Amino acid sequence: MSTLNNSTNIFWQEYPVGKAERQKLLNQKGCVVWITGLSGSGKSTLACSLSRELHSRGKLSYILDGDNLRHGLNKDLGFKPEDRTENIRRVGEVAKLFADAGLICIASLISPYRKDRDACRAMLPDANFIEVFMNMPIELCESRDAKGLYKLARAGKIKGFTGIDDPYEQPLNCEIEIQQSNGVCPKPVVLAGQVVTYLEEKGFLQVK
Ligand SMILES: Nc1ncnc2c1ncn2[C@@H]1O[C@H](COP(=O)(O)OS(=O)(=O)O)[C@@H](OP(=O)(O)O)[C@H]1O
Ligand SMILES: Nc1ncnc2c1ncn2[C@@H]1O[C@H](COP(=O)(O)OP(=O)(O)O)[C@@H](O)[C@H]1O
Repeated sequence: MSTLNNSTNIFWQEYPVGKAERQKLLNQKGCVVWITGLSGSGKSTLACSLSRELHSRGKLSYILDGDNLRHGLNKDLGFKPEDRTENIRRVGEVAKLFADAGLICIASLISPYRKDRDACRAMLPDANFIEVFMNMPIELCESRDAKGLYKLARAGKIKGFTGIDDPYEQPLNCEIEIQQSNGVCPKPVVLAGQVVTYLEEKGFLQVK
């Protein structure tokens, strides 16, 4: 068997400027806000609102959105379980780089399998991985059906659709859980505020 593709005889190159110095420059701490949930649960909307809110406070963030990355970095991947696992692994690695750069990296992917999310968490110091669970009922997501995908999945025209005929494994120990309140989903700006408050309280938005 060929070993041409194996990474052997490789070494770690140290860089002259480190994470601590970059964080000081930016006056913020690099971390990953990982938003997980069903299609239509509001992941991208929260990611955008959070990014806007952080920007208005002078904080540098960057969104990694599943749909968008599948146009480039992950264009070779589909939705089979092993493809989703590789999708999440790659985005976890990229998110780790952004966090190392000192940014608040907002990853917004269905990321349906617990082991894949936990593997991303394990790539970072635990406190720097903030898992946000969009815990919206599938009935709400399906009623939104912004892209018409639930309709196609129900008609059997998309196979392996998350929540229909592919599983979504809820987080067991997420840092933030977003839910409806009295049957109503809070406005995106309110949800973004909830995450910003968490980041503030945990000291990510300044370097002392
Ligand atoms: N089979 C199937 N299951 C789920 N989603 C599907 C599927 N096929 C296409 N789509 C569209 O792909 C978007 C999800 O991509 P992700 O990279 O976030 O998925 S995953 O984390 O690898 O499961 C998802 O985007 P969101 O609606 O923003 O979640 C859909 O638009
Ligand atoms: N907090 C919210 N309140 C009301 N509607 C929302 C909220 N968040 C998202 N939506 C709507 O739900 C639909 C799906 O949101 P989206 O962010 O694309 O979900 P996802 O990225 O999880 O697929 C969109 O039409 C969006 O406008």
